[in-house]
Amino acid sequence: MVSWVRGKCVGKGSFGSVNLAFNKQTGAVFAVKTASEANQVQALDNEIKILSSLSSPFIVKFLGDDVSSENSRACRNLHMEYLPGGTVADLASSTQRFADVNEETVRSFTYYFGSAIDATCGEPLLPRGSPLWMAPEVIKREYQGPESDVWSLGCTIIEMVTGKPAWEDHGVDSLSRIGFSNELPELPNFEEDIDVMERGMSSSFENIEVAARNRIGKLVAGGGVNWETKDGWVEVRSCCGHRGRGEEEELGTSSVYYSDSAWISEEGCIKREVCNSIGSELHVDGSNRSISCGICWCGAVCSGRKGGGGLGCHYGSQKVELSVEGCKRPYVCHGDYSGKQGMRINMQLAGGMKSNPNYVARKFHYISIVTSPPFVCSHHRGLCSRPIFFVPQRPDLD
Ligand SMILES: Nc1ncnc2c1ncn2[C@@H]1O[C@H](COP(=O)(O)OP(=O)(O)OP(=O)(O)O)[C@@H](O)[C@H]1O
Repeated sequence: MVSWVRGKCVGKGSFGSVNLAFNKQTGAVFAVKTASEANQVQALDNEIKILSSLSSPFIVKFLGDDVSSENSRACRNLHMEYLPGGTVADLASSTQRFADVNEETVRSFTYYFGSAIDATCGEPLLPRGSPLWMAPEVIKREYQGPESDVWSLGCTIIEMVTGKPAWEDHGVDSLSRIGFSNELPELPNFEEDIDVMERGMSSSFENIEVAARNRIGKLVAGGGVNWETKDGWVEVRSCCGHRGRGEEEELGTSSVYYSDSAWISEEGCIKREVCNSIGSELHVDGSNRSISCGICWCGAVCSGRKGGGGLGCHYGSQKVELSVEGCKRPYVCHGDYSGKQGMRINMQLAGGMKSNPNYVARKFHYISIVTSPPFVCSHHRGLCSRPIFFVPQRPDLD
């Protein structure tokens, strides 16, 4: 039997939680899904049965299962391949709809889902699933067939495009809505997105890179960024201060946030874990056209443009500028999107920065966010009317 150690929790599902795990003999990392309540154990047993019978490059690999005793509880464990890239839902919720999760991305994920569903054909499964993704006939316990999978796939596609589940979770009410009314999930308004794209927004990385390069060139030649407000920009957050980690301080009209893990990797991107930790601190959500977070949005860039030369930004209807001030050469990435809304992100690195941000890891001094019009910040559950600053610290990188 594999001897292993449980690591940090990486997610929770409707039954059980998922942790990182380390094989004590080999040091290999894997994911372990654990359940301890009786009904959850039954569901996990079923998942173990199904997963162990499948072999497909499109389905997470089954590595084994066992029972452990933890804190005087018996835990049922499913060992599986660890997938560090996050879920599609993470991708969708950390990006502007139809910008990073664009049609091409949606299409390719849909292809993978289809291939995965294909691999599960053969043995008829008991009617089951995650409730909000279940087809009406499955909820009514009438029937579960390939058509029901198509419904669930449709819900997943809506979620990919909008970043939100197709149905809001109101417990039993949602189930009766899905199963017993004729209501359909709201379909994303693709026309509007296409319209926005046609008005000068391009989702191609090439265009973004060219725009960013031009912008940087201008800034270098021009000796700095002009952050003075123009064109109806509204500064919703400003000011700065210092405090302990994880604390929030009200400084007059300002909020200051601290975190210990925001830093630029060698690739010039902000790492995904960082995005997550920061994302929980500041989750900016501009009336559904949002950028998840001043930093979080870079996570998507990382995954799309690994090593792609810096802090790219490509957000659909948002104008995004990212500037590193207080360094010899301010680094600005301009998303080149001029939609209805605008956003400006101003990042300052402590202690300056080399001209090429790609090879040096530095801590951020602060990040301020300026938008036009102001966007909604779910951290405060309301419109951001006050300035926000991050002061992420990572002393070991200094
Ligand atoms: N193999 C894995 N590698 C990395 N993270 C994982 C892995 N499996 C699950 N996770 C993380 O754990 C979360 C919970 O996974 P889990 O399979 O328990 O539930 P789910 O499929 O997301 O939801 P539900 O149980 O409602 O169907 C996922 O959303 C994901 O973030």
